Amino acid sequence: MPICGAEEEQRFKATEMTYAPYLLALGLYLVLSCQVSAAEDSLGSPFILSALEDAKRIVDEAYKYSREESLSRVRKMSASPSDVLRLLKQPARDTRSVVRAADYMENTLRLIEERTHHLHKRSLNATDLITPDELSTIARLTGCAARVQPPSCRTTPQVNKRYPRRGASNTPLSRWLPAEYEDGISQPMGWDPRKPHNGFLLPLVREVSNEILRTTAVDSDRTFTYLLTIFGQFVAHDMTFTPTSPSIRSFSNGINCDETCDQANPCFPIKIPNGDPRFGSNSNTCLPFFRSAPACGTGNTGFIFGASNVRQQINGLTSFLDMSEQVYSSNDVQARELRNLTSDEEVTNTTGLEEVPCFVAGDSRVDENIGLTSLHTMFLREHNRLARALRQLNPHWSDETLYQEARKIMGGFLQVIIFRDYLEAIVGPNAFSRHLSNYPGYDENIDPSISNVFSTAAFRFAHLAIQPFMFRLDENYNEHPQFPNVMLHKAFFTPWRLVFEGGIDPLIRGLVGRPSKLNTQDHMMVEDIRDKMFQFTSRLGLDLGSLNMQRGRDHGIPGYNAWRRFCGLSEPRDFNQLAQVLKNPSLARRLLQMYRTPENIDVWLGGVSEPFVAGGRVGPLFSCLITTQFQRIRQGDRFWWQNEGIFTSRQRASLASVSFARIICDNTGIKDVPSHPFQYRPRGSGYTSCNAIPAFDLTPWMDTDQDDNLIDTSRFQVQNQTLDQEDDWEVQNEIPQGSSETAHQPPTP
Ligand code: HEM
Ligand SMILES: [Ca+2]
Repeated sequence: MPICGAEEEQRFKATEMTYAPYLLALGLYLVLSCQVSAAEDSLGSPFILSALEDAKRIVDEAYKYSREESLSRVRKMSASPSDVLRLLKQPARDTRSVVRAADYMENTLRLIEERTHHLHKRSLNATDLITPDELSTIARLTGCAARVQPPSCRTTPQVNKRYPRRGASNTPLSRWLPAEYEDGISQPMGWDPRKPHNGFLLPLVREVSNEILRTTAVDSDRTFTYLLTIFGQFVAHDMTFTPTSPSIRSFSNGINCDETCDQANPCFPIKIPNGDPRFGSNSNTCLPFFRSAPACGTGNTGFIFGASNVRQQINGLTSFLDMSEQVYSSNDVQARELRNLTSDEEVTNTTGLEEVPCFVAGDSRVDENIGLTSLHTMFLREHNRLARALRQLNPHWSDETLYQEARKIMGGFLQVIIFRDYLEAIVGPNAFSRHLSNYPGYDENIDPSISNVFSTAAFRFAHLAIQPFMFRLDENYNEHPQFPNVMLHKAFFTPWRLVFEGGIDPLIRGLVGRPSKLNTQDHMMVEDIRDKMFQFTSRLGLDLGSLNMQRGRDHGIPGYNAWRRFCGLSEPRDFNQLAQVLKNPSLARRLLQMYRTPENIDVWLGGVSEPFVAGGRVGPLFSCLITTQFQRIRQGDRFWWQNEGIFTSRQRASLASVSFARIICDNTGIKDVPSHPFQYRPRGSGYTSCNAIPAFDLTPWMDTDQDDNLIDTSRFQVQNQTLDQEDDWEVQNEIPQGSSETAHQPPTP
C-alpha cells in the first residue's frame, strides 16, 4: 500500500488488513530480516557497477556472518555482554533497510576510492571522480536515494508540505551545533590517540569513568520515586533509537570488533587504562564498541546529494511523543504483527531448555530491565482497557476505529503526563514555567526531530539516577517476602521474572513506593551499570558511563563549553571558573587532571557533573538542552493533543485530568497507591485507595451522531474499512493481573 514515507503518519492511519483486532497482544519475539529493495536497472559504467556489486557482496556476507555468529552464541548460551548490547542496538525492519542502504553506499564509494587510488597512485576522493549522474545511479541502486528524497504524499492529509520528513522515523538525528570529527568528516575524536585537541590529548573514556563516576555508595532521592527514572527511560524509548550496523566485523579488513583493540570501522574499541580497578594492569584488553551506523551518503569525502557530507546518525523512531514504539511500533508491518500475534506463533525452542521468550513491543528494548517491561505491560493493558470501554460506548464502531481511537487517547495520556507531571521535576520549575507550561500552538517551521546531543548526552542524564536494585514490594509496600528486590544486573533481559515471579504488581509498587537514586557529585554511577552491565555469566560486564562518552565521540558531539555557549551559559576557562560552575573545587580538579581544559570535557560527563538547578534533577546545561528538545517536539507536532482540531474541547478536558495513579489501579491488582506517583512519600504517610481516584471520563468519546462530539477520525485514515468479522477479545500472552503472585521455579537465565 502507499505509505507517505513519513512513518510518523502511522499514528492515525488505517492499514490494510484481512482482519483488524483493536486489542494488542504482548507477543513473542521473532527475528526477521528485511531485504533492501534496489532497482536493478542501471545506466552506470561497468567500473562503478562492479564496485557496487562487490560492495553489496561484502556487506551481505558481513551481515550473514554476524547473524550466524550471534545466533550460535545465543544458542550455546554463551552470549557476551557486548552481544547483548549489539542486539539492543540492532536495526530491525525498515531501519535495517536504511542501515543496509547506507552500508552499501559507503562501501561502494570506499571501493571506488581504493581502486582509483590503486590506478592513479595518489589519493583521490571517490565523489570527485564520478559524475553526478553516476552518483545518483549508485544512490538509486543502493536504496539510498529513496531515503533522502521527499516522499510522495498522495494519501495522507495534513502533512507538513515543506518538511515532510521531519520527526519521521529512520531519518538522521538533527544537529544543533556542527559535528566535530577528528578528520572533519567522520572519524571520532580520540581516534588517533596522539592527536591533540585544543592543545591537549583526550583522556580514555574508561579512565574518566573510573576517576569520576565510580562509587559504591548510593544516595536516595527524598523527593522523587523510582518511577521518575524508569518512566524517563520509557519516554526516551519513544523518542530515540540510534542503530549500529548489523555487522560485527569491519568491512575493510574483516576484523571482528569483539576480538580486537584495533580500530577499523565500525570497531572503535574502548581501551582499558593501566591499573584499571577491574582489569588490573592488563592494558591490552578492550571493551568492544561498535560505531553507530551512518545515515545514507554521509561520512564520505566530497559532496553527495548536494550537501556537505559530514557523518550523521539515524534515529529509528518517530521523535513525537506518540507511544509509537512502546506500544504500537512506527513500522507498519510490526504494528500489524503486534495486533495479530497469537500464542500459535511460538518461537521454536532448539536448545532443549525451558525458555521464556522475550516480550515484544514497538520498541526492541522492552526487555532491557524488568521495571521497564512492567511499564510496557501496564500501558499495553491500558490500550486494551480503553478499546474495550470504547466498544461499550460505541458498539457500532469497527475494530479499526476502536484501535485508532484508543491509540489516539494513549498518545494524549503520554503527552499530558510528561508535560504535567514529569518534566518540571527534571528541568526545574524555573525553566518549566518559562518554556514548557503554556502551549504556544503548532508551528510547521519548528523542527521536531531529536537532536544528536539530546539522545547522545542530555537525556542520558538519568543513567545516574539508576538504583542498584529493582524493588519488589508486597501489598503493604514492604519488600516482597517471596520475590525480594533483585540486584539490577540480575534484572536485565529477564522477562521470565515477570512470568514466574509475581507478575508486574510487585515491580510497579517498587517504582512508586521507593525513591530514585540521587545523582550527587560524590556518588554518580552504580557498579551494576558501570562494571556489570549485561553480565550474565562470569564474563566481564560493560560500562555504561564509558559507552556514553565513547558514543559522544563516535557521533562527533562538540565538547562541554561549546554547549554551554549554545545555551547562553558561562564558559569556564580554568580551574577557578570550573570550580565555580560545578560548586565543587575537588571535582573540578579531578576533571582537569584528565582533560586539562574544560573545552574538551565530554558533554555528557560535564552535564551530569553540574549541580542541580533548583527543584530539578539536572544542572543548567541539561535543563536547557532537555527543555529545548521538548519545546520543539511539542510545537512541531501537528497532532499535539492541544492543537486545534485534534480532540474536541470536552475530550481535551478529560485528557487534562488523566491520572497516572488511576492507570496503575485500572491495570494491575494494586489496591492503594500514592496519588502522585512521581512524588516520594513513605506509605505510612497515607496512600490513596484506588476506589477514591476518579476514573477517566470517556463520555466525550460517545458517538451521538448529532453534535460535534467527536473529531472525524476518517480524515486521519487512508481508508476506513469495516472489519468487524473477527471479534478478538482475548489478549494472548498477557501476564495475569494481581492474583498471579504464585511461585514457579524460574529457568536458569
Ligand atoms: C536500568 C536502566 C537503564 C539501562 C540499563 C540503560 C542502558 C542503556 C544502554 C546500554 C544504552 C546504549 C548505550 C550506547 O551504546 O550508546 C542506552 C542509551 C540511552 N539511554 Fe539508557 N539505560 C537505562 C535507563 C535510562 C534512563 C532512565 C534514561 C532517561 C531517562 C535513559 C536514556 C537513554 C537514552 C536517551 C539513550 C540513547 C538512545 C538511542 O538513541 O539509541 N536510559 N541506555
Ligand atoms: Ca515516537
